[in-house]
Amino acid sequence: MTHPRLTLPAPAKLNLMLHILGRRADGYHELQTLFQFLDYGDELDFALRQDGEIRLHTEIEGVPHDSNLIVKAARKLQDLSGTALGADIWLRKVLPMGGGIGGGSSDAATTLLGLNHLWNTGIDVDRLAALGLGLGADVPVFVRGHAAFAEGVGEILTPVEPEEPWYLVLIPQVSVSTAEIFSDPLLTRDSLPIKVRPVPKGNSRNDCEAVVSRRYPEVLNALNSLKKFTEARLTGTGSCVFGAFPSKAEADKVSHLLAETLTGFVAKGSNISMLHRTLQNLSQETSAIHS
Ligand SMILES: C[C@](O)(CO)[C@H](O)COP(=O)(O)OP(=O)(O)OC[C@H]1O[C@@H](n2ccc(N)nc2=O)[C@H](O)[C@@H]1O
Ligand SMILES: Nc1ncnc2c1ncn2[C@@H]1O[C@H](COP(=O)(O)OP(=O)(O)OP(=O)(O)O)[C@@H](O)[C@H]1O
Repeated sequence: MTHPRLTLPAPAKLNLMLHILGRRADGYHELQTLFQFLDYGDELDFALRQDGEIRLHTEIEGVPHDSNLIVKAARKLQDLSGTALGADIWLRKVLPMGGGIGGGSSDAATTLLGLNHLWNTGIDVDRLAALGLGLGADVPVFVRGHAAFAEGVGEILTPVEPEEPWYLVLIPQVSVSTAEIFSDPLLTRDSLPIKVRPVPKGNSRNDCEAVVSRRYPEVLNALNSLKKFTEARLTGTGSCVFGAFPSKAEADKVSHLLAETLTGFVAKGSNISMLHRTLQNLSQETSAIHS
């Protein structure tokens, strides 16, 4: 018997600001950052397997099957839930890797929520977010699915409601390793803590920008090109940079003007992630069928 596939999005995120407050004994950095989602991302298909196997059918160059965050997330959920079920998984990769827009983390979060639904394990979002943190600092915000001010290493989340503008995201053709940026001796690590409210405006600073711009001239070039039109910021540890616009038309216009030398995409900012909007629709459809 073939099972129906569950198709779910894995949206990108932006860090609208990112301050580094210090370094912990384990080497991880204490941050303050503001996460917002984009209506743009990867897509995953899930189908049940009765034999307990986890099989990802889409290869990502340079990432072995068992190291893929999708496979790791699925196995962690199997262990936690004790289920005997498995899954076939397909990925449509859209998000650039090492782009600072959280592609791998979002794929992992979509896997946790998708398989939790498919396997009917009943594990709550708090436990899924804690499980996700073991896969990466950015996974919990994708599991919770609400724009958030994040503290700690990114896991202490306070939901916030920033404006939802249109963004132009430029993708410099370099992959930035997060670990490499966090280990740079020149990184600013002594920013003073700020209060969650009022929500910091989208155009406040990212403490990684100076180090990333120095190491990657392509990123500096993208920032300078975008700054001719609007405030430009790095997201996460890069490589992507973004600017906010009041309408899609204005973001598209700048995108076209830069298109000869820079690739990118235009997407709406959202405070409820596409993944969570899709899951909400799914549960409404299910309860309509059963009522
Ligand atoms: C910079 C951000 O993108 C902001 O959203 C994230 O904090 C990074 O999250 P991520 O990509 O999920 O990062 P992880 O896979 O957890 O960590 C990669 C590496 O970055 C460094 N790292 C990461 C997060 C953090 N708060 N401090 C760190 O020092 C560590 O060396 C770690 O080994
Ligand atoms: N499903 C996956 N998608 C992308 N990368 C993955 C995946 N699984 C494992 N990886 C590994 O994780 C690394 C980081 O990928 P990712 O796309 O999350 O980077 P990023 O956008 O810089 O993330 P962040 O914003 O969280 O720092 C990749 O270079 C790759 O080696």
